[in-house]
Amino acid sequence: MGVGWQFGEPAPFADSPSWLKLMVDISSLLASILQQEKSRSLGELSRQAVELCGQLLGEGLILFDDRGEVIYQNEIANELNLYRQLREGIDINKLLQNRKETELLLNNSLPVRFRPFYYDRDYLGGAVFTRRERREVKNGAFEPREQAGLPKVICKNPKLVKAISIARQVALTDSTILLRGESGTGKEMFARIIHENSPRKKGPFIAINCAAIPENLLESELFGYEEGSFTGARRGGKPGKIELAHRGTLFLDEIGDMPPALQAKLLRVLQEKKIERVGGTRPVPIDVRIIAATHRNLEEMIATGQFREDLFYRLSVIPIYIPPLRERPEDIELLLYYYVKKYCILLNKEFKTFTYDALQLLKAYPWPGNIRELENTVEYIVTVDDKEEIGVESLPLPIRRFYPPRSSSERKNMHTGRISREELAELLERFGYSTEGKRELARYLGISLATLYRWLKKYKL
Ligand SMILES: Nc1ncnc2c1ncn2[C@@H]1O[C@H](COP(=O)(O)OP(=O)(O)OP(=O)(O)O)[C@@H](O)[C@H]1O
Repeated sequence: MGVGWQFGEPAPFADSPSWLKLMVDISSLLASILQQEKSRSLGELSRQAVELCGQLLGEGLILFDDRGEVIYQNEIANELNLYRQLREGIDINKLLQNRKETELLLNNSLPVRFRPFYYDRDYLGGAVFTRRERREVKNGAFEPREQAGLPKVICKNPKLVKAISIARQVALTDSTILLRGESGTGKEMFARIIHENSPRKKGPFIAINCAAIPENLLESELFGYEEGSFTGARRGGKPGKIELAHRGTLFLDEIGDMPPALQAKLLRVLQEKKIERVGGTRPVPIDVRIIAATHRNLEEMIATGQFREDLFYRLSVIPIYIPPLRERPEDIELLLYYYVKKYCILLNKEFKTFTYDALQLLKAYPWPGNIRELENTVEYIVTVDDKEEIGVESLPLPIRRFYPPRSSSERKNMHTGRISREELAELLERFGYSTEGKRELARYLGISLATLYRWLKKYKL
C-alpha cells in the first residue's frame, strides 16, 4: 500500500525540504487511513460472519473475551437465558481460567460445552454453547418464558416500533404510564420492558390484574391489611401489592375494571405517595412507579361515570397505544416463524414452513386474541402436525373457516350460483364437511343452507 503524487511541470517548491516533509506526512496519514478502513471492513466482515453462524447454528452460543466479558450471544442463547443459567450454575471465571475444552451440566440440566480460543499461545477468549442433542435440551431445560426473562419483541410495524422507542425513553423517567390496546397485544410485555430499562430495574416488578380479583379482595390485595382488620386476616397482617412494589414498578392491568371506591384510594396514593393498609392507622411512605393498562375505552367510562376523570389524568401522563395484530399484518409472518422456531425447539421437532395459501389465510385472519392467540395457534399446529409444510388443512377450524371479505362482484357471482366446482370444493374443505361447517359456509356465501345443499348436489360434492 502506498501513496504517489504527481505534479505538473515544474513541481512547486520541489526543492524545498519542508515541502517534501509535508508530502511525506500527508502520505503516511493517507496510508494509515486506508489501513484503518481495511481493518475496519475486515472487522465488520468477521462480525457479520459470526452473527450469521450464530443464526445458522441452531444451538445457543455465547462468545467471551479474555476477561470473561460477553461479546456476542445468539438468539437461542438469549431465549434459553443461557448466560443467566451459566452465572447461576458455575463460576465463569474459573471456567475461563481452566482454558481447556470442558463439558458441563447446568443446574437445570442444560448441557453446555466450553471451548477456549487461542492465537499462538495467547488466550483470546472462549465460546460456550449448548450440546447438539436437542433431546437433552428438551428435558425440562427450556424454561417457561416468564422465568426466562424478557421476551424478545418481534415487530417491524412502524407504529409499534415507535411505541417501543417511546417506552424505552420514558422508562428513564418516573412518569406514570397508561398502556392502551386490546387483550393479548403485549401490554404486560411493554410494562416489563419499561421496568427493565428503568433505574428501578433492580427493584421488584409487581403485576396485578384488577379484573381477575373479586372486588371484595382487591382492596386488601392492593393495599394489604393489618392484623385483626377482618375475620380471617392473617396474624401480623399482610403487605399489599403496592407496598411490595416499593422502589420498583407496579403494573395495574385492566385498570378500567377497578371499582370506584378503590379508584379514589389509588388516586390518594398517587397524590400523597403514602399508603395505608386496610385496618391500619398510620400511612407509610411509598416509592412506586405505576404503569396501568386497559383495553377499555376510559373516555367513554368517564362520560358514563364509571371511571374517575382525575384518576385518568393522573394515570395517563404518558399514554402509549399498542396496535392490534390485524393493524400490523407485516408482523404476522415474523411472529408465526418466531413461534414455529420456539415450539420446534421445545418439542424437539424439525423446523416447519407454511404453504403460500396457509400463510395468506393466516395473514388475512383478524386475530381477535392477538399475539396470545397466534402463539397458541402455532403451539397447537407444531404439537399435532408432523408435516414439514403446514397447509390450510392443518390450521385450526376458526382460521380455516375465516375467509377474507371478497369484492362485491365476487360476492354477486356467488349469489347467482356462478361459483365454480373447484371453488366450492375448496371452501367445503376449509369450512368442514360437518353440518355446522356447511351452515357456516352457507352464512359466508350469503345463501340458505338448502341452496348450499342444492349446489353441492349439482356439483356432486
Ligand atoms: N411483539 C411481540 N413479540 C413477541 N411476543 C409478544 C409480542 N407482543 C406480545 N407478545 C407475547 O404475547 C403474549 C401476550 O402479551 P401480554 O400478556 O403482554 O398481552 P396483554 O396486552 O397484557 O394481554 P391482556 O390484556 O390480555 O393481559 C405474551 O406471551 C407476550 O410475551
